[in-house]
This record gives sequence, C-alpha cells and structure tokens, in this order.
Amino acid sequence: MTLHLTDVTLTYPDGDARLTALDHVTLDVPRGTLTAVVGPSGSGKSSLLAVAATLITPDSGTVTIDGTTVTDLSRNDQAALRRRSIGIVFQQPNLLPALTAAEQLQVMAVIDGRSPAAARRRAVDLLDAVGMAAQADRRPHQLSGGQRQRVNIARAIMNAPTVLLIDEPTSALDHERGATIIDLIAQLTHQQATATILVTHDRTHLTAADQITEVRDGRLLATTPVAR
Ligand SMILES: Nc1ncnc2c1ncn2[C@@H]1O[C@H](COP(=O)(O)OP(=O)(O)OP(=O)(O)O)[C@@H](O)[C@H]1O
Repeated sequence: MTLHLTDVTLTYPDGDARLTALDHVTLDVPRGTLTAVVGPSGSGKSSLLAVAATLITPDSGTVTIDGTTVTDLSRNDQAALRRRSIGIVFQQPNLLPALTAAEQLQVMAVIDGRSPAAARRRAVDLLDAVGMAAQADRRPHQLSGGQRQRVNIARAIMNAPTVLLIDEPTSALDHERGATIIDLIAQLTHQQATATILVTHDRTHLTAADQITEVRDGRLLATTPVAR
C-alpha cells in the first residue's frame, strides 16, 4: 500500500474539552487509484487530508507512505518528504501572480534540486498533459479559473509525488469545467500512478473514483469500490 492511515484519531481544543475530528480512522490507498472522500460539512474530510499530508500530527495512530511511518519523522523530515512525495491541491489555486504557468511548475523542481533545464522540460510536458501547453507562458491573471486549477494540479505532480491529496478542486468552477477537472485527476492518477485522495461534495464526481469512502462525525462509515 502506498498510503496507509491506521487507527488515526485527531482532536482539536474546544473550550475546556476536546473535539474529536477523526475517530480511529483506517484507510488504504493503493498506487494508481483514486479514493473519493465524501461526507457532510464538519465531518472531518479536510482533517483527514491534513493528517495524510503530514500538515497535522494526529493524537494517535500512524500514517505510512511507501513503507515509511511519516508520523514518526521530525518536522524537518516531514517537510522534505512533503516536497518530494506528496502533491497537495487546495480549493483555490494559490498560484504566484508574477510567474508564468511554466515557472509555477519549474520553481517546485528547482527547490527540490533539479537543473533549470530539466525542470523546464518536465514543466512543458506536464502542462501538455493537462491541456495547457499553449498557455505555458501566461501569468495567472491571463488564465480562466479552470485553467488556473489545471496549472495548480500540474504543479502538484511536478516532483512526481507518490501521494496526491486534493480538497474540493472544483468549488470555484461551473459544473462542466468541474467535471473535466475531475476526469483529468482520474487520468493523471492512473498515468502517474499516484495514490490519490479527492475530497468532494459533488456526488457526480464519484463515478471517476476507484473507491468511495464516507465520513460521518470523524468516522469512516464504509469504503466501497466503484463498479465499472
Ligand atoms: N483548527 C481547528 N480547531 C478546532 N476545531 C477544528 C479545527 N479545524 C476543524 N475543526 C473542527 O473539526 C471538525 C472537522 O472539521 P473538517 O474541516 O475536517 O471537516 P470537513 O468535513 O472538511 O468540513 P467542510 O466540508 O465544511 O470543509 C469540525 O467540527 C470542525 O469544526
């Protein structure tokens, strides 16, 4: 298993008490598969992503990525692992206004120690893979919302992560553009062999997933494969 959450419990301070956001959650996401996470507002979906992303350390339980127990690593080692092995896509594409689409991607690889020429080649290839080759030299203000989200997704896979974590990527898009982005995520998951978790409110997105997991009050109700 590429991404493995075992018996994860996470609480937040809540006045004098603690609020349980994740309650003994166990989830396996194999490489090359897309897991959709659905559930009502406040059920713990974003918390689950944040724990998988090593952004929050759970109270108990473990997260392993490619056999490494990331919950045991130091904050520095977690940051290094995030840079190399985890791609994260949030609701709003937080692109840097001064950089072109290609440069948004190149920065990621150069920070990770790759040569600028190699970074440029991979950036151009990935922009092509997300249908953005013609816009490689445009800055964010010259792109539509859907195009910005495509660049955001390409940037998340720039360093060839094994894990891809995506939170409501279509919330700022109309239905049709949203559906195209979800299809793109499914396609990249299979092509790039990432273990992908997609948090979504939109049940029409579920057909693109390989498995669906329902969260309610911090608990996983069931994880079911999608019949094809
Ligand atoms: N930083 C925080 N401090 C305290 N409580 C928090 C914090 N973040 C989230 N919570 C609480 O934890 C629970 C789970 O929140 P979470 O954001 O994971 O839910 P969600 O399913 O992603 O919700 P939504 O669909 O509205 O984004 C909620 O009750 C929320 O109020």
